[in-house]
Amino acid sequence: MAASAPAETGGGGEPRCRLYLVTPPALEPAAFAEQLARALDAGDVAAVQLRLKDVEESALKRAIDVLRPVAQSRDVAFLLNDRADLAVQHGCDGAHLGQTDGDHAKARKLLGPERMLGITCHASRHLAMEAGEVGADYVAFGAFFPTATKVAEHRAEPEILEWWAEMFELPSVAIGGITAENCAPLVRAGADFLAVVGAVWNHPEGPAAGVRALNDAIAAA
Ligand SMILES: Cc1ncc(COP(=O)(O)OP(=O)(O)O)c(N)n1
Ligand SMILES: Cc1nc(C(=O)O)sc1CCOP(=O)(O)O
Ligand SMILES: [Mg+2]
Repeated sequence: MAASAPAETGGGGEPRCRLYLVTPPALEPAAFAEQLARALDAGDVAAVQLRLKDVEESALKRAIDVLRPVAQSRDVAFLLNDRADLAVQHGCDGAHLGQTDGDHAKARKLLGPERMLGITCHASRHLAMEAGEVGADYVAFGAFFPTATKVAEHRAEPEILEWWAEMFELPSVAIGGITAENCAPLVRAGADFLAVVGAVWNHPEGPAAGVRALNDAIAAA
């Protein structure tokens, strides 16, 4: 999902599972830009999603303008949560939309072929197939584990990743409570990306250590 870098491969030449960092729901852009740079410089990251909740649109735009170059200058795709319109207007590489974040077909059209659309599918095969039909660039399943980042009303099992990988080429993203300690079954089940918040931004030794630990766990899975 990187803006231009090729997907890295595992030992067998298969594209391997990669990290997808989602920001904390509240942040101060200038200070967070330093954290983000440290995280991205610590190891392979395919994408960053700016996910701010309960902020004014002006604050969201400022956060995009400060954080987008940090990711894109490193060839890491920068996606915006919830707002396909602002993603287009502010030079993002795509948008991530949930099931209540507006019309997915309209968003697909707005984003055009060059920007990515990711769609939340919870634990539903039906929603994932609908997302594929509407032209999503990835389907996101979750939550796989208990998470402190948000109230997650759906619980997914690794089998849905296995099923998806067997049936479809479209990449899958696993999200929800994922850590270096628990991610191996998701990697082995065929997740193309692991999306994480707490395991990186709340890592006791800092975000760089969080990225390193997750990439080590992916490699060992
Ligand atoms: C990669 C990824 N997967 C799922 C989500 C959740 O999106 P959504 O259901 O719209 O919930 P909010 O993030 O808007 O609270 C996500 N953001 N990213
Ligand atoms: C934003 C989000 N969406 C989820 C879903 O299940 O769709 S779980 C989640 C929170 C992910 O944060 P953490 O890595 O800290 O658990
Ligand atoms: Mg949403």
